[in-house]
Amino acid sequence: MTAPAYRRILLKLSGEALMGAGDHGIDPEVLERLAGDVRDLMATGVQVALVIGGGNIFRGAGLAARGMNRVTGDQIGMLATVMNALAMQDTLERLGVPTSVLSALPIGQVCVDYSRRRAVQELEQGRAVIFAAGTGNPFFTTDSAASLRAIEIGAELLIKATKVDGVYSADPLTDPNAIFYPRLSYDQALREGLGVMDATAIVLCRDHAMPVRVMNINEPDALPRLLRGADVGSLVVSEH
Ligand SMILES: Nc1ncnc2c1ncn2[C@@H]1O[C@H](COP(=O)(O)OP(=O)(O)O)[C@@H](O)[C@H]1O
Ligand SMILES: O=c1ccn([C@@H]2O[C@H](COP(=O)(O)OP(=O)(O)O)[C@@H](O)[C@H]2O)c(=O)[nH]1
Repeated sequence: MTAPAYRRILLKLSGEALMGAGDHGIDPEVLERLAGDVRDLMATGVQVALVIGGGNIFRGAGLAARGMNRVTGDQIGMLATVMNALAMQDTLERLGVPTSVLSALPIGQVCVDYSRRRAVQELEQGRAVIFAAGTGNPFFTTDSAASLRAIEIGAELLIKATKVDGVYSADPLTDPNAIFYPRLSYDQALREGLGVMDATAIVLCRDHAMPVRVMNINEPDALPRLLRGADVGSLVVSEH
């Protein structure tokens, strides 16, 4: 087996990645496939931390648009990410992968409170670590949480696994003329207002030189190929 190209990575899964063909919630088959991918990656010796979104259940901005106080909406959104994290933990553990959920919001009877020290210890002990409840603050996203945690734990790469093949000149789901960018700089993403990741998340990665790979979670074998060093999806770095 080829040695993995990375020692420690952070994989960000959007909540919608868990929905499968449905329009909300969690598809257990999809969860099992994703958990199987994580197990296979870990078997190659890579330490895997995960951030899972909550958009398959609740988004604060969507609730606020219908009249709810935004902070309350975001708290509901953060709790949705805890639900997804618990579902992933359960699935990983059924596949034999010991997993810890570390939450930015203290919910001690459900999961462990987040600390960087604890996260790094768990990863070094061979556990998968899932960061739940985003950053713990309203007005942020799980993309920002993924950037923040990746930097905190010293990950070598942040992988944003989503439903498109990478970064384009415009949203490929709405613009058929969107051009694929195999490689681009953080500043280009910001300058062109590319909506694949929010600006806060991109700025954090830029300021701490955290490389970001954007890839399609539904492309078979993409994750293992990427971890073996293949050029999968788009790479966002300082210079391109
Ligand atoms: N320039 C772009 N390149 C790639 N994807 C883009 C771009 N602009 C917007 N997107 C959208 O961003 C989404 C990725 O973000 P993600 O967090 O997974 O989804 P969401 O924000 O809907 O939860 C893609 O599914 C795509 O539709
Ligand atoms: O640090 C954070 C992360 C998330 N959220 C809330 O949790 C929801 C779900 O997260 P996100 O939309 O990032 O999930 P994804 O799009 O990845 O499924 C967001 O809409 C926010 O309401 C938040 O308030 N602070």
